[in-house]
Amino acid sequence: MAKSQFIRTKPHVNIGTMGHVDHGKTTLTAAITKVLADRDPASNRYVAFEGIDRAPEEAARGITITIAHVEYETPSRHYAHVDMPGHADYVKNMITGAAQVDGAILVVSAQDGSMPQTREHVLLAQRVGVPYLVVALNKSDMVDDPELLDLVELEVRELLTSYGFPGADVPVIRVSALKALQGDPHWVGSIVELLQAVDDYVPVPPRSLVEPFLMPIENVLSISGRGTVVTGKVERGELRAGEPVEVVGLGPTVASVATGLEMFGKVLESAQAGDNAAVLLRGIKREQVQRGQVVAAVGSVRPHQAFKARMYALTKEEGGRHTPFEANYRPQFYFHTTDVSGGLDLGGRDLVMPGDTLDEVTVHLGKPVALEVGLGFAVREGNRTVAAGTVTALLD
Ligand SMILES: Nc1nc2c(ncn2[C@@H]2O[C@H](COP(=O)(O)OP(=O)(O)OP(=O)(O)O)[C@@H](O)[C@H]2O)c(=O)[nH]1
Ligand SMILES: [Mg+2]
Repeated sequence: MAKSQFIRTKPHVNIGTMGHVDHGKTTLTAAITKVLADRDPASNRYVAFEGIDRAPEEAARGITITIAHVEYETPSRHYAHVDMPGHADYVKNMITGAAQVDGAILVVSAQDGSMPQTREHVLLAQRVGVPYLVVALNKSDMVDDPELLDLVELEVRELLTSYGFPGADVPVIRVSALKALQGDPHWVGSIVELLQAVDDYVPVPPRSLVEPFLMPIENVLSISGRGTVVTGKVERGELRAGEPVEVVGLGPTVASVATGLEMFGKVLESAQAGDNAAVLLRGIKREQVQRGQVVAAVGSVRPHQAFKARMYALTKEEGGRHTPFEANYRPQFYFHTTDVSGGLDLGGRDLVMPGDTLDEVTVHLGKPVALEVGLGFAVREGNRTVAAGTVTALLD
């Protein structure tokens, strides 16, 4: 079956839903696709609740792509939307930028108000640099007293302000995802209003198309009869079908050609910064590439094992350690989309407390990784993110 072309008529923006467990993130995601599919069926497809948490294998139809993303279009934009898991496993991808969003919808139940995880997610948004938040005051159908809604709204605005967001200006929209999903016209209108607020409030970020192409690999798929496909979010630059690329990191650099490009199952003429893309690599075997490598413009980035960095140790409240780091610390370093073990030289200090910022540490990695000055990384222990850092100098 011939695949349709992805026509780039509207700016592309990456957003997600975040918020406390059970406040209605997944229901809201489903409701958004439903409302838009009803209004503009030519550009939108309803994704039911059950379809949103689908397994990667199911999502990987054709040379299609990443997990838990849905796409939709408002009159002015094309969105990729991820129902953001709050768990630590996802947080590391946010720190490295591999799962970076341009804005997020913070879902707060009007019934319960802001809860511990609401605070955690706002803090996280601030730490990993989610630049814009819009609040969906969900389950508003369950609250009859308008003064109570005002109170919850005020509380959320204060929370946002306390974490450095412009709490007074952030749009707070009273919605009911469940009622909208059931077709209640008033609440369908609330979703339209929410989407309008996202369109208006979250700007299209500047996308650098002139910088050399770089896409961290999130998934590798083998498509019978076609070859090996890698998927991920394009961090920068632009790649046209037929252009040569290199797969860099974790082993010898592999040269290839990107013979096919897709986004959401549609053929792309070029993959651009911000896209969630699938890249078909010519002459590459499934075993030759892996998650954590990057697909890059030829000669633009090299693997490195030693570097200097600036590092911030997360506090206990931020999910970090309860106790100090000591000299000869050997944690895991999470770059792009994978963990690599390494040694951390604390730069003469023998103790680092949670909450400390270190201007210069030195890291020696067990395996080479595609590194550049300015790259963000997470430091992990077990499955916990305990620090966030930025590469400041390459040493090899
Ligand atoms: N009354 C009412 N119930 C809602 C609304 N939105 C969601 N719910 C219900 O709230 C429950 C939780 O909704 P989910 O969408 O699963 O919440 P979630 O935030 O995705 O939950 P987790 O993924 O477990 O964190 C479900 O029973 C929904 O039907 C709403 O607007 N009004
Ligand atoms: Mg959910």
